[in-house]
Parts: sequence; C-alpha cells; structure tokens
Amino acid sequence: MGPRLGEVLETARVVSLPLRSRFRGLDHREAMLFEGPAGWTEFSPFVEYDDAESAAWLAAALDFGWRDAPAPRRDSVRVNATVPAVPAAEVEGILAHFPGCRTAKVKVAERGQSLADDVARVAAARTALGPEGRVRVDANGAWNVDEAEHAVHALAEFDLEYVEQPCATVEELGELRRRVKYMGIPIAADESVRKAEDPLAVARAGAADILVLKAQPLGGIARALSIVREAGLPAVISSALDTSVGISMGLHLAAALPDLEFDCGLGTAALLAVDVTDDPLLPRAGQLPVRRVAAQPELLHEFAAPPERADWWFARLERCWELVG
Ligand SMILES: O=C(O)CCC(=O)c1ccccc1C(=O)O
Ligand SMILES: [Mg+2]
Repeated sequence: MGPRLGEVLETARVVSLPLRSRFRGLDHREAMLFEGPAGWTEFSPFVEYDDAESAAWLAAALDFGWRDAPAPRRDSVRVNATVPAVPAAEVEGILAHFPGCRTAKVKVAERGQSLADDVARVAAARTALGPEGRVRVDANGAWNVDEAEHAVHALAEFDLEYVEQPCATVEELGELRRRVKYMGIPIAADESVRKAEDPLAVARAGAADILVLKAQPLGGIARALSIVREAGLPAVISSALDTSVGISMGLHLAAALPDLEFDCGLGTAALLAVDVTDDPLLPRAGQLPVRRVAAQPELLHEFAAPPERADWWFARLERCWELVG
C-alpha cells in the first residue's frame, strides 16, 4: 500500500522558491518534494500550520505519489489569473503572466489596505479583461458581515462572478448570502471547506453557492472528489501556491470532476519567479494541460532551502507521518 518512511526520506528535498510579488505576506514559498512510483509529489502546508492540519497535506502527497490518479475526463483545464493584493497600477503587469485567461481572481480585504484599494484593483482587472472577462474576488474571510455587504455593493458595478470567503464563519457566510441574494452575486466557500472540521457543513447550511477545493489540504484527490459529490455544489479547484508538482495534483482533481463549469485557480505557478522544473505548468491560451510533472535535480539543488529550514521540514514530515498513521 503506502510507502515506508525511509522510502519517502530517500528522495525528499526542500526548496525555497522566490515569488514575483508578495502573496499571503510571503516573498518565498517553501515546499517539500518527493518521488513515489506514481511520480513526483508535493508536501507544502504553509509554515504556520500546525501538525494536525498539515497531516492532511501529507496524506494527499502520499496518495498522489503512491497511487494512480483517477481517470481524467478532460485533457486540459481552463484557469484564472490570480491577482495578489497589489496596487491597481500593477494589475496589468500581473495579468500579462496569465496569457489567454478570461477570468481573474482578485485578492481583496488585505490587512492595512482600504476598500478604495480593492475597488481600484478590481476596476483595473475589469478594464484589462473587458466586458466578456470574468472577475471574482477573494477576501480570505477578512470582512465581518456588514463590511462584506458594503464591499459587495461597492464592487458590484464590476460585475462579479462570485465572492470567495467574504467572511470567516459559516453563519456569517449564510447571513451575507441572504443579504446579497437579490443582487445575483454568488458566494463561494474556501476556508470554510478546507479548514473546517466538517467540510460539508457550509453546503448543508446553504451558506454558499460554490465550493473552492484544494487537493492538498483536503487530504488528496479522492477525498476532495467525495466532498464535491456529497455537497452537490459546483466546484472550483485551486492551488495553495504550489510548485508545478503540487499544481499537477490539483489538475488531476479538476480533470476527474464530472462537471467543471468555472475556471480553476491552478495558474499560480505564474506567481513563482522560479519552479522545480524547466517545463512548468504555466497557463497558455488560458489553459493548463493535464499531466504529471517531474522535479529536476539541478533545480532542487539550486533552490534548496537553507539547511536549518530543511531540517525543520524533515522534522515536520516525521511528526505528520505519525499522525497519518
Ligand atoms: O485560487 C487562486 O486563484 C489561487 C490560489 C489562492 O488564491 C490561494 C493560494 C494560497 C493560499 C490560499 C489561497 C486562497 O484561495 O485563499
Ligand atoms: Mg481563497
């Protein structure tokens, strides 16, 4: 079945990849990569996540490295451009890294910024994409219900495709959804799925119209597929700012879904200044091909994390290994 720990340790490497712009307060992305019989795989919970939460990411990494992914139902996946909380003047430059993407996801509600910053950034994205483009926003749960309602009103003129995780809790999402329903702007749940004790609670409460799913935090492709099946809501598959190896895991999840009506947040390799392969999963003509990715030894070496960071990741791997069981 699964590997022995020694087998994982044999190929495991830790990288620290510079980002093109700050994202989630980061300017480098650390990730652990290792190779199983099914191919290269990625274990990259954010460094502040505790072991219990990170164990699901390890289960996903082991699943993708040691078991074949489900049969793909499509050979390419349309992706959105991901726009970090940059000044409006930088939006065009970001979008240029996502050639052919008709959809942009714009980060909003960044700490230290104002609603006017969000309005300017979203306006820039709408101007760049034109009236046929699709613009969605992601607040990562930062607004309370009143702030979210106010922001939705301020952003509605840019014709939003949906608002992702406007508030932190399922109750707040449900309340906001009732308040803005008349405007026809759907609510998507992200953290309320991937960080919740019960990922189906938000669907059961009728608090969201769309689920955003990430393969690693949900424990892998099979578990994410069963959440979609049981929730009965449309799904958007997204990355967690993974390397191209982790993106490939998300792509195989997106490719296995019976229905995929929204563009997926899997174009984020474009936010990295370097990757672990010289054939990265970068959007072309607004899409990614569904394929596996091999990490290249010379890039793993060139962008290796400092020794003390690698030691930290190996210790984390061993602690999470105990929890996965
Ligand atoms: O969905 C996307 O466009 C990219 C992924 C993304 O935004 C993201 C990346 C890392 C951590 C959290 C998130 C998020 O969707 O909140
Ligand atoms: Mg999100």
